[in-house]
Amino acid sequence: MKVAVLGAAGGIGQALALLLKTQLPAGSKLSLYDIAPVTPGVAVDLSHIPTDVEVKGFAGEDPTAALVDADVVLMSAGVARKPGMDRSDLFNINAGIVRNLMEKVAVTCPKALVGIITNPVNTTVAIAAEVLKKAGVYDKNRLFGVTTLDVIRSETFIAELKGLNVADVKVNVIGGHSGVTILPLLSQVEGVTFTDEEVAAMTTRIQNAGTEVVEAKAGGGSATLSMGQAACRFGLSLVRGLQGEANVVECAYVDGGSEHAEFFAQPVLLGKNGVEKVLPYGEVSAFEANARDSMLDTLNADIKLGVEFVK
Ligand SMILES: NC(=O)C1=CN([C@@H]2O[C@H](COP(=O)(O)OP(=O)(O)OC[C@H]3O[C@@H](n4cnc5c(N)ncnc54)[C@H](O)[C@@H]3O)[C@@H](O)[C@H]2O)C=CC1
Ligand SMILES: O=C([O-])CC(=O)C(=O)O
Repeated sequence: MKVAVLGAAGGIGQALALLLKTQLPAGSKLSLYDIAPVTPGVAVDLSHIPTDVEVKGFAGEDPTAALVDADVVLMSAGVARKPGMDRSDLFNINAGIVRNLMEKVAVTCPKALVGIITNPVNTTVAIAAEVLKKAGVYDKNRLFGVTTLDVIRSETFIAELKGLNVADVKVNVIGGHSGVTILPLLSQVEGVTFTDEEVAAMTTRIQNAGTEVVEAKAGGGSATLSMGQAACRFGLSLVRGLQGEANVVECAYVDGGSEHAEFFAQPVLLGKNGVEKVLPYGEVSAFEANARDSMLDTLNADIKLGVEFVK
C-alpha cells in the first residue's frame, strides 16, 4: 500500500506523516511531497523511526515522482487561514494549487483514492472532480473531501459536555466543511439527550471550531495537529477499505448522488474501490432539517465556484 501526502512539509502534512509512519500497516510506503526544500529532510527524519513503513521525500515543482503507484493521495498543500479570514478567502491561492496537483494525479495515479484537505474543501473538491473529468479519468467513488475533523471535534465536545467516554461517542456530521454547511446530527447520538439550548450552542461551537483554533493561534495558522489526527484516521480507513476489511464507515464529502447537492458529506462504506456504498444519514430532528435546508444555497454556490474555475 502506498500513501502519498502532498503538502507534507506543512503543519498538517508533518503531523499526518508522523502518524502514518507509526500507524500504516507493515510493508506500506509513505511518499512525501511539498514545494518546500525541507521535504526530503522530513522523510529522512521520519525514516529513523523503527516501523516497517518506507518513507521517501520529494521537493520542487513537480509531484510526479511522489505519485507513481500511489494507492491513496492525501492533499493538504496550500495556504491556511489567519484571524479575520473565512475559508473562502483561501480560494484565490488554493484553487490553482489543487488544480495543478490534480492534473498530475490524473496523469500519474488516476486510480488512487484522493482525500482533499486543502480549503475551502466545499470548492476544492469540485475543482478536483472537474480536473479529473477533463482528463477523462473521473471516478466519483475515488474522490473525497476530508471532513473527519468535524467528526472528531463533535465526538470530543459531546463527550466533554456529557461526561462520556469519548470512545463511545459516535456522530454523523453532514453537509460540507465551512460555517453553516457543517451540520452535526446531535439528535442521533446514542444514550444522550440535549436541551434545545444545548443543541444550538453545541452546533455553533462545532461549526466555529476551526475559527476557535485560528484565533487561539493568533496569526500562526489553523488546526494542524487535530487535523493531522483526523486525516490519519481517514487515510487509515481508506487503506483498510482497500485491503478488503468489512464495515469501514466514515463521513466524507463525496459526489454520492445526494438529493441536496452535487457534493455532500454523509456516511460512506469504504471498500476496495473507494466508496462501496453511500449510506443514508438517517432521521434528523426539525432543527437539523431546517439547518440542512438553510445551508444548501451556500453549499451549492461553493460547488459552482469550483466547477466554473476549471471550466
Ligand atoms: N479539511 C479540513 O478539515 C482542514 C483543512 N485545512 C487546510 O489545509 C491546508 C494546509 O494547512 P496547513 O498544513 O496548516 O498549512 P501550512 O502552511 O502549514 O502547510 C501547507 C504546505 O503546503 C505547501 N504547498 C504550498 N503550495 C504547494 C504546492 N503547489 N505543492 C505542494 N505543496 C505546496 C507549503 O509549502 C506548506 O508546506 C490549508 O488550506 C488549510 O486551510 C486545515 C485544517 C482543517
Ligand atoms: O478553520 C480553518 O481554516 C481550518 C479548518 O478547516 C478547520 O480547522 O476546520
